[in-house]
Amino acid sequence: MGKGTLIRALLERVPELELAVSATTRRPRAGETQDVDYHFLSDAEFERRVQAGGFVEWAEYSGRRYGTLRSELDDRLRSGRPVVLEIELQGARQVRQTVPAAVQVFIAPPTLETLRLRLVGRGTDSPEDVERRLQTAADELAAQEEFAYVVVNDRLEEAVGRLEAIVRENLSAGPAGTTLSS
Ligand SMILES: Nc1ncnc2c1ncn2[C@@H]1O[C@H](COP(=O)(O)OP(=O)(O)OP(=O)(O)O)[C@@H](O)[C@H]1O
Ligand SMILES: Nc1nc2c(ncn2[C@@H]2O[C@H](COP(=O)(O)O)[C@@H](O)[C@H]2O)c(=O)[nH]1
Repeated sequence: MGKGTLIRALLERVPELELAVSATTRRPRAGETQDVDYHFLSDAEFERRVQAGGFVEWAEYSGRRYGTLRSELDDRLRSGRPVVLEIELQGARQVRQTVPAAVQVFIAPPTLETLRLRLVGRGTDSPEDVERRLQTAADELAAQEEFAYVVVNDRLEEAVGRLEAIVRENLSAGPAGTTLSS
């Protein structure tokens, strides 16, 4: 629901925040770089790491697997460095159990129709995938009350401003992870 766009802007405004690069079995989109945007893994390699206990959380989304590797989180949390995760709902629920101090922010689209237009405009997903993502978004919206904060991603500058305020408020309260979910 626009988390990637918001996080890029957030990281520029709050440079001490570090992004945990997720692993996924989906194919890279044009312009995405291995180990920068994602750790792109084969199904077999992802499964091997699941079996080895290598993930803090993982989930299936739109027919692909996504997860946060322990190696992206453990050292940072141990040394008190603030880290941001960009994950979907099932993963956020897992993180709530394993990192209860994490600050969780739900990113909501202004409307599902706006989300549809944005996804179509991005031009990276098949019509079937856009429909699947919209259905998932509708399901996730029903769970937004589970989150400490909700930011509606309407006008980008305003949404980034609200996100920055939430992050700064919580950074001043002490080190903890921030989870962005939608
Ligand atoms: N506030 C906004 N106003 C206008 N367009 C936006 C806004 N936020 C995101 N977009 C556009 O919507 C499309 C999807 O956004 P983006 O690629 O950031 O989503 P994403 O990170 O894949 O979503 P998800 O939250 O599901 O992971 C992109 O084309 C992006 O430019
Ligand atoms: N549970 C997790 N979800 C993740 C992770 N990394 C990304 N995501 C979420 O997956 C969907 C689809 O992402 P896309 O890049 O294909 O658009 C989106 O909601 C991401 O936030 C993760 O490590 N764990």
